[in-house]
Amino acid sequence: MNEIITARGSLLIAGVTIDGATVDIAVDEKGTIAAIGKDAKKTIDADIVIDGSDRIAVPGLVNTHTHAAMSLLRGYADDMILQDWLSQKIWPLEAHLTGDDVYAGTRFACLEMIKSGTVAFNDMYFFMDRAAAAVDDMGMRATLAYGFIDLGMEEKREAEIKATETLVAHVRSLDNPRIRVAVGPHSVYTVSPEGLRWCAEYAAEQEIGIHVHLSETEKEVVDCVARFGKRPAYLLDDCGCLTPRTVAAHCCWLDEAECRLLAERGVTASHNPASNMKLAVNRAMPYHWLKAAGANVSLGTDGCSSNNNLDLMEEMKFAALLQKFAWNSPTLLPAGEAIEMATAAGARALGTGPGTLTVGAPADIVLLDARAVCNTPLFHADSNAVYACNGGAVMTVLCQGRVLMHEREVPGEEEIVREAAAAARSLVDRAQDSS
Ligand SMILES: CSC[C@H]1O[C@@H](n2cnc3c(O)ncnc32)[C@H](O)[C@@H]1O
Ligand SMILES: [Zn+2]
Repeated sequence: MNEIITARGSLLIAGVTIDGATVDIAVDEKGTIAAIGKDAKKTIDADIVIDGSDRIAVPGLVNTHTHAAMSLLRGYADDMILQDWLSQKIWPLEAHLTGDDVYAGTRFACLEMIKSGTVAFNDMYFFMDRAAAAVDDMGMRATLAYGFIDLGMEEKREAEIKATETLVAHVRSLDNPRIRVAVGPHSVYTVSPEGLRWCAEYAAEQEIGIHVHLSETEKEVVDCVARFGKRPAYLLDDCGCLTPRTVAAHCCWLDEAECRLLAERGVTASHNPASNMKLAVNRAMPYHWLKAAGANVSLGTDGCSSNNNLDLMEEMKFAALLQKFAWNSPTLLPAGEAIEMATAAGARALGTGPGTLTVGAPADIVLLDARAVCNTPLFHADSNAVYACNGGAVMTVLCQGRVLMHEREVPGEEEIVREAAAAARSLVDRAQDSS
C-alpha cells in the first residue's frame, strides 16, 4: 500500500496549482490548513510530502442528499415513475435490509464518493448505527439521519421516535467529530403533521439538523394542498421544520413565495439534478428564485438507485446543464457557482467548515490530475472541472488532513467491492425467497 496513505502527522502538498498559481499547502497534525503559499513549508516540519506538480487543488466536495446504502440497489429498478418505483420495487426490497447490508452498502458508497472527490455527505436511511460504523472506518465526514416514516399511524410514530432517539444517543456516544446526527422526516407525504412537529421539536432541543425531501413532484404538492390546504413548504414551516439547520432535498416544485420562505428561514435547498431527470419529476429546482431570495443551495446525488452513481463531479455538470435547459438561460448556474454549490454551500449546510482552501479551514482537499485529457487544454480550471471532467480526474483526497486516497488507491477497495456485491445478491435472493 502507498506509504502516504498509512502515514500520520503533518503534511505538505508541494508545488500544487490553486487558481492558476503554484503554491505549497501546509497541513498541521490536527488536520487544519496551516499555511498556503511559497513559504508554507516553513510553518511545519512535515512528516509527509505529497508532490503537487501536475495537480490542481480544490476543496473536498460535499454531497448534501443521499441514501448511501442504496448503493446495493444500483440498477435494481430503473425507468419508472417515482411513486411506482418506491412502492412496487424499492420499499419491498428495503423491507429485507439488515444492519450488515447497510454497513456493506455504506462502506461501498463511501469508497465511490472518495474516488470521486467527496469528503462529506448528508445521509438518510435505516440501520444508521451501522452506517456510522462504515463512515468511521472510511474516514469521511457524515451527518446521519434515521429515515422517519409514520404514515399517519400513532403506533408507527412511537417506533420511529424511539429509533430516532436511539440513533442520536448512539452517534453522541461515538464522540467522533467527523460524524454528526440529524432528524430525518422523510417527506410531507409519509410523515404526519404530528410526526413532523415531533421531529422539529426534538431537533431544536438536541440542536441537531433536519433532513427532509421537499416538493420533489407535482403530485406531492397537489396532494398536500388537497389534504392540508397548503403547499408542502408551508406545512413544514407550520410544523417548525424549516430552520437554518434544515436541508431540504429536491425542491423542484417550489413556487416563488416558497423560495423566499426557505431563504428567510435559512434552509439549505439541496439540488439533485440527475435523480430529478431520471425520475422525470418534470420541473427543475427554481435555482434563480432561490438565488434571488438569498437561499443556500447545495448539491446532492440522491441514492444510487435513482442516479445511478455518487459522482458529485458529474452532478455539477448535470446541475449546470439542467438549470440552463429548464429555465432557458445559458447564463444560469455558471461553472464557478456549480463548484460553490458542491463545496462551500454544502459545507455551510452540514457545518463542516468554510468549504474553501483557506488558512484555518479543515484540510478537506482534493487533488485533480492537471494532465488528464479532461483538463487539457486548461484555459479555465472551473470550466474543465464542471463541464469536462468527472470523478475519474480525482487523484488524491484528504479529509481533516488524513489521506483517504492517493494516486487513486483506497485501502481495502477490492474487499469493499466484493462484500457489497455479495450483500446485494443476498438481499435480492432473500426478497425473492419470501415472495
Ligand atoms: C426512510 S429512509 C429514505 C427513504 O427514501 C427513499 N428514497 C430514495 N430516493 C427517493 C426519492 O427520490 N424520493 C423519495 N424517497 C426516496 C429510500 O428508498 C428510503 O426508503
Ligand atoms: Zn432522497
